[in-house]
Amino acid sequence: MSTGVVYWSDVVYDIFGVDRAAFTPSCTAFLRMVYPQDRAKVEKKLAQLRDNGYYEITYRITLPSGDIRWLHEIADNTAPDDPDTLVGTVRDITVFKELELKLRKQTITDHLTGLFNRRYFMKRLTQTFALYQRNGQQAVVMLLDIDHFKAVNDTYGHAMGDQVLMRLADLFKERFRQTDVVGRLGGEEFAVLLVDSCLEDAAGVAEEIRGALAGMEFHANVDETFRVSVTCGLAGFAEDDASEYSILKRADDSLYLGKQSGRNQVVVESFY
Ligand SMILES: Nc1nc2c(ncn2[C@@H]2O[C@H](COP(=O)(O)OP(=O)(O)OP(=O)(O)O)[C@@H](O)[C@H]2O)c(=O)[nH]1
Repeated sequence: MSTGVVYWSDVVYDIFGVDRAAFTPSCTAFLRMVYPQDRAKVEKKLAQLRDNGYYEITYRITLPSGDIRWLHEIADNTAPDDPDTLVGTVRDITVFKELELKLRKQTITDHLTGLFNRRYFMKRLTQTFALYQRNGQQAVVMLLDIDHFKAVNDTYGHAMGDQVLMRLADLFKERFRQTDVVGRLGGEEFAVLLVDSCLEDAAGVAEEIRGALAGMEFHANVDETFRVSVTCGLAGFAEDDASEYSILKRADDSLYLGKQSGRNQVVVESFY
């Protein structure tokens, strides 16, 4: 290690996607290929090596082709007869890592719409409420429920109903921020957690979505079209909320009021 000499086997050149004849391995050249967001983690492990004599790490590299590869590495310099030599093994775990990420995504996703599922939405709501209690960061819960959706299914069929759900989900993906948590709670009911937002702004977004959906035509067949509407209920985090469930309850009360008073509208809790 004190000499800085680095030796790679043929397999490591293959893993890093570089040509043995044109590439000289070194600590600097290696770190340059480490994915920027993982670089600090790798450097920290290398530093720890002085204390531990051993490390194990999973990180990404960027190949010269631009592709990203996941690697698992174990390194050790505890050999009593050669303490100045660091011996490491590197394994390409990209296939396993991609499968793991895919499975993890599936467990939090609603399969029909690609939005988050109820379980994940609730998890994020719980976390966001805990954060609100700690630092007061405001957030708003918006519930959206398609009006008379049963009639859509009954009149045009379940497959057409599914298309309506997917189109509405697309509208959400276009309109909400990356930081908002958009979920399908089940059936024709959706929930959005608007992080770092206020009721007034959230009501504006809900109104835009309501208007956009009301103006949208669905084609049941060549010469038959229909429209659907949505009712929205909103509630903001408040100081006297004992838990996230009381916010959900108030958003649900707003939604219920909207359904009772004609549907196709946005109801904000503080306005009634
Ligand atoms: N196409 C489709 N329909 C679904 C799905 N999940 C639930 N539904 C249907 O959604 C409908 C919900 O009906 P209701 O709860 O009576 O509500 P609604 O007809 O929208 O009436 P309001 O909410 O009061 O305006 C039922 O017919 C369910 O079968 C789904 O994944 N796809």
